[in-house]
Order: sequence, then structure tokens, then C-alpha cells
Amino acid sequence: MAVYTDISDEELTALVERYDIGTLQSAKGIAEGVENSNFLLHTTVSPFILTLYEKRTSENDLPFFLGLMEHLSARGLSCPVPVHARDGSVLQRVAGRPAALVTFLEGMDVKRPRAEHCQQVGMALARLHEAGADFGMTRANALSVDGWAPLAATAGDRADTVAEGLAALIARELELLAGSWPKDLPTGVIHADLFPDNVFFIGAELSGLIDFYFACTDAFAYDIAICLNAWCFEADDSFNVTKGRALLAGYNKVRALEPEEADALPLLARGAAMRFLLTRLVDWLDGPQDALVKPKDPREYLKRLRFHQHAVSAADYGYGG
Ligand SMILES: Nc1ncnc2c1ncn2[C@@H]1O[C@H](COP(=O)(O)OP(=O)(O)O)[C@@H](O)[C@H]1O
Ligand SMILES: N[C@@H](CCOP(=O)(O)O)C(=O)O
Repeated sequence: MAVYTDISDEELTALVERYDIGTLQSAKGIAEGVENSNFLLHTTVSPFILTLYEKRTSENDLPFFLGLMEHLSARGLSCPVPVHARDGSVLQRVAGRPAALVTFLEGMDVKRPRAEHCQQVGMALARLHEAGADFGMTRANALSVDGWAPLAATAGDRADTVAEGLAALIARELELLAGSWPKDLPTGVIHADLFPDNVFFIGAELSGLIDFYFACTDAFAYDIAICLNAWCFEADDSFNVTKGRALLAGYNKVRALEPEEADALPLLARGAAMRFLLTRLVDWLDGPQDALVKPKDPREYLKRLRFHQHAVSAADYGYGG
């Protein structure tokens, strides 16, 4: 589930009245998602998504996320657009939480991505990077290399209850990553969580991207590395190089990778695996005990990390082949 906060009918009606979007016909909590509470609203005009931002999404970051969606959409990227209330505002307060209403994006996520999906994701990611070039705001990536040690410290030796020797492996890995993390790669706005559940397709065509709540300013190639992790591994934990090749070729078709970005891919993919291993590990150990929120398995990312530890060049991900 992802409905942490309930809203009364009166509050919902009052909210909709702040907008010029017709009258409320129905409202229903959305089961998918883990971070925030989402509701599907139908008004006499169209469907909308109402998001109530929960604890992990900082209120200070909301102008960046909402402004970014508006900016990307204006540049032709298909993504939800925040709806302005009659008074011009996009940020509201509902049931005591910061909230925003965004447009509904048609489509569905794919449960078993194929190479053609990966190619389209690569293209969409590159379009996002290009469309974000003239966005006026920046947001540091709190979940980049400097943010990993505190997560590892939170897990501490308890990591070994998840996998034998995990605490020591994380310590070694963090030392290596901190000492060699690239600092001079081309940077800009990145999505930072472009997993299959955040990409919608209608039939075989990509229809849009959602969930910009980890977006930040960081290396473009790191975003590619996140996608290689999220899209190109099989259920048996093997890397599917055909999918990697498709994703990278799709990206390269829209925005050509610089040679130093391609060279950095194995290290960036290793760091990206570490980022998701750590956030999942902390959620696994300390996340809400609500049985309706199923924590994601950190061990998946341990296996991915092991693949990246043995990768020597971008060719291992299908680049240039
Ligand atoms: N703009 C949108 N259009 C259509 N569906 C959406 C939209 N935003 C969110 N959803 C639905 O809500 C679910 C959770 O949204 P998401 O932003 O991924 O939540 P969380 O950040 O809490 O994980 C998505 O899987 C999707 O089903
Ligand atoms: N993609 C992350 C978890 C974040 O979930 P989302 O529903 O906000 O995309 C992971 O897989 O660990």
C-alpha cells in the first residue's frame, strides 16, 4: 500500500474547490508505491493524482520536484504536471501534510521489461537530461557517495543478519567508492529512481515517466548506471547484455555519451548498486512494520553489486557492441 494518511470526504471536497477542475466524483487510495500517500481523484473534468508527502520527502525539496515536472513537461517530456489552484499555488496542505495535485498519466508499468522497453527507457532518460538543461534550480543528491556511510552506520553489524559478511563487504566497498568516485563528469538534472515501476507504456510505446521525488543534480552517467541496475538484470540475477546494449544505444541516440562517461560506467553502476542495497537494507531493518508495505529485498542489489565488481569496461554492459 501507499496510503499512510487518510483524508475525510469534507477535506477532499474542499481541496477540489480550490481548483478549476470541476467537481469531485470519486477518490480512491492507490496501493502501489512506498514513499508517499497517493490518491486517484476523478472530477467531472478528468482524473488527477493527489499526493500527500510523507516524512521522507522533505517539504523544502517540493518546489524543486514540482517545478521540475512543470519544466520538463513544458520541454515536451511526458510526465505528470502539477495543477495550479485558482490562487496560482501548487503546494497545498491536506490532512496536516504538504500535498499537490498532478495530472494523471495514462499507461502501465511493465512487469517483465524486454530489450525494446530498455531502448525506449534509454531514449527517455537522455531526453530528460536534455530537457532539464535549462532548469533554474539545483538539488544536491543526498543519496550519493557522501550519503552512503551514514546509511551503512545505521545498519551497522545488523547487516550480517541479512547476508553473511555483509557489514564487512559494505565497509570495504564504501572505502573503494569514496576513493575513486568520479567528480568531473557532465552533470545536470537526473531522475535518480527510474525503475520499471516509474515508467509507463501504452502497448509497446513508452507513454511517460513518473515519481520525480528523488530527482537531483548529479552526473548524467550515474542516472544511466541506475537504469542499468534497475532494467537489465534477470530474475536469476544475471546481467542481460542485450538489454544493456539496447538501453545504452537508446540513450546514445539522443545524447551521445562522452568517452569519460562510458569509462566510468562500471564504477558508477557499482555505486548505484550500493545506493539501493543500502536504502533497502535500512528499510529492511528499520522500516515500518506495517505488513501492507512490503520492504524490497536488499540481497537483489548485493548480487548486482557482485556483477559490477567484476566488470572492467562499458563493453561489459553492451556499450559499443
Ligand atoms: N501522475 C500519475 N498518473 C498515473 N498514475 C500515477 C501518477 N502518479 C502516481 N501514480 C500511481 O501511483 C503509484 C505510486 O506512485 P509513486 O510516485 O511511484 O509513489 P511513491 O513515490 O510513493 O513510490 C504509481 O505506481 C502509479 O500507479
Ligand atoms: N526504487 C527503489 C525504491 C523506491 O520506490 P518507488 O516506489 O519510490 O519507486 C528500490 O527499488 O529500492
